[in-house]
Amino acid sequence: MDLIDEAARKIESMEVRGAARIARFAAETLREYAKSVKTNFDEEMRRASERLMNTRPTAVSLFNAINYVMSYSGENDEEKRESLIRRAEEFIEWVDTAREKIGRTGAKRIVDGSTVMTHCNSSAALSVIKHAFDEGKDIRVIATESRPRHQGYLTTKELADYGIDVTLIVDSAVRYFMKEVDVVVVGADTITVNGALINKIGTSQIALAAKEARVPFMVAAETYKFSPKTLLGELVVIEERDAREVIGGDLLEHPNVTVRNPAFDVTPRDYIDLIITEIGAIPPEMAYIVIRDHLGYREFGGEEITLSPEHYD
Ligand SMILES: O=P(O)(O)OC[C@H]1O[C@H](OP(=O)(O)O)[C@H](O)[C@@H]1O
Repeated sequence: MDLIDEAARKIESMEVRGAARIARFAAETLREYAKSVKTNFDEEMRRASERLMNTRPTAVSLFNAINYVMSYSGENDEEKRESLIRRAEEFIEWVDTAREKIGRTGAKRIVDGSTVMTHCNSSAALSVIKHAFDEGKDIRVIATESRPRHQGYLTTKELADYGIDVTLIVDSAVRYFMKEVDVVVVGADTITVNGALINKIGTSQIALAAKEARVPFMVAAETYKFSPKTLLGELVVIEERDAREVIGGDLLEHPNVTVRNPAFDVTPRDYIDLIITEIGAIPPEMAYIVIRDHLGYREFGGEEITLSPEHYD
């Protein structure tokens, strides 16, 4: 289990982060682990997948990735191993091709001369922005810092290195700058059955400011970011991380001070104009259809949810 423990640690510490990257990494890790399992394949893989599943609770991409890979079949351990490896590779391809399609579709919504605001560091949202730039559009990006982990610095560097003009702002300056913004594009950790978005803390404030200023708010999200469990009525768990990510020193020790560090927040669907997925640009109201028809859950056997391979293309 060393490989699994090491991978789990990387996800927990956010050395590997971003909903898509986490999902892809989990699929890769399970594939590599499967190659090394000698006996008790089912039991070993089940323990490995549980360890990975418990690393970050909010991003459903991790859950969907693990479920997809673990829906292997076969008569004996060798067949099961082959099936699991095949499914892991299918999932990885899903991740890579979806981002590309999202970029192409989303770019159409960014007109020449636009200022685009983004938050945190989303590979799907950046795919949209980069595609618009590649099409020759003259665009400028306003990127938030995204405290406390400052993923906005990654965004700023990535886009600036790509040749795009980026302005970095503190999170609390979002409303101040909103009047300069033509469109907001963010990623997603999870989309619920009622079309709500769960994304990096601060996203809902940006959506609020965008609505007030009548600036379109777009979400770039692969279909594996939609949550089948919410169809069963389950609520999404919001990960609360260590307070030391926010602040160090005396304040943390003070008996009358509590420091809270939720990593995500919820943006209701009314604030979202469009969700750009690999199957098209859809209104948030269509989340139920995506979960039902495109994640293609089979039977819910108790708590078990299985993504069906026949819906993968
Ligand atoms: O999958 P992609 O689009 O790359 O990222 C989606 C989201 O994942 C990230 O979470 P974290 O930084 O891992 O907590 C951010 O919230 C980002 O918007």
